[in-house]
Amino acid sequence: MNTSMLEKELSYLLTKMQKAKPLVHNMTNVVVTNFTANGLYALGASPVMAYAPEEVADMAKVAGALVLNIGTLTGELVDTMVIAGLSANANGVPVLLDPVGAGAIRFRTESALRILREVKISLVRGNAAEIAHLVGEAREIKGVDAGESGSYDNACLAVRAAQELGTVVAITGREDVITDGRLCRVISGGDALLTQVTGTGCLLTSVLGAFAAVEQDLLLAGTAGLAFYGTAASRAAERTAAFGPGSFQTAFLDELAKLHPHSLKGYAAVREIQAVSAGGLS
Ligand SMILES: Nc1ncnc2c1ncn2[C@@H]1O[C@H](COP(=O)(O)OP(=O)(O)OP(=O)(O)O)[C@@H](O)[C@H]1O
Ligand SMILES: Cc1ncsc1CCO
Ligand SMILES: [Mg+2]
Repeated sequence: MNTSMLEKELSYLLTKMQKAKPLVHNMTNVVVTNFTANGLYALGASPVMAYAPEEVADMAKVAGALVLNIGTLTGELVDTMVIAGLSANANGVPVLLDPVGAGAIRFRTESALRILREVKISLVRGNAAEIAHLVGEAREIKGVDAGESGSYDNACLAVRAAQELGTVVAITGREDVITDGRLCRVISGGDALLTQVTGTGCLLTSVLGAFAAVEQDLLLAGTAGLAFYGTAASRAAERTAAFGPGSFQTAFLDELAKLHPHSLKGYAAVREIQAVSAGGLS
């Protein structure tokens, strides 16, 4: 797709999402719960957090998307995520997975892989180390943070992961990549200040959920989410970089709320790469 056509489609999706105000059911971690709810409100979506085994199937059924985030998991919570995921699957609701800390601790890797086995996941979003560990590749990870890696390596890894896991995969970092295993997009924009505020990856997965609620092409929905998220971050950084992460966090929420169809101009660049074979890009 040529760049201006793609930009039009992404802009249209923002409007569609803002009009629909989709309900996003988050089963997320205790660190980022409030930030995630506020970020989704700012974007124009409607957040709900629900965890009780007695209610998750009903909540997932009426949501526009379900987001499973294993940031502060327990064995019982993973059982409940599977209940919610199966209900979403049975009702045509897209399910997104954020495999927080996969690779850092075996229980996290195994829990993420269990969810991927038992629930049909539409999109996985993580940092490079988390995604690498899901496909048995070792990359540096400390707690929930990945080491540095280049976007070419990340694109190859994302394609491999999408093919092996059978889902759209987004890997975030200095540049973000997203692929369905055939077509890969690299999205630049955003700002390193995002790495100094906890939960910017977690909120991003929920933002991708809001776009997935209104667009069945998950590669397109994900591209829109990544491009608009990076744009809001760049604009917030322009105003607050001199002050630091506290001011940036507030400004970032404000910029999410100010997004409009023409915001991408001059802030987000998307390039496309065809994946010719597992791990091979052209
Ligand atoms: N070096 C960087 N420069 C600019 N932006 C970055 C950089 N690293 C990450 N980002 C951006 O930060 C956001 C979060 O991505 P990141 O890869 O840090 O997620 P994460 O590790 O899952 O975060 P968390 O666990 O804190 O939620 C994304 O929008 C991404 O584009
Ligand atoms: C810091 C932290 N620890 C578990 S989840 C989380 C939020 C960012 O992933
Ligand atoms: Mg994360």
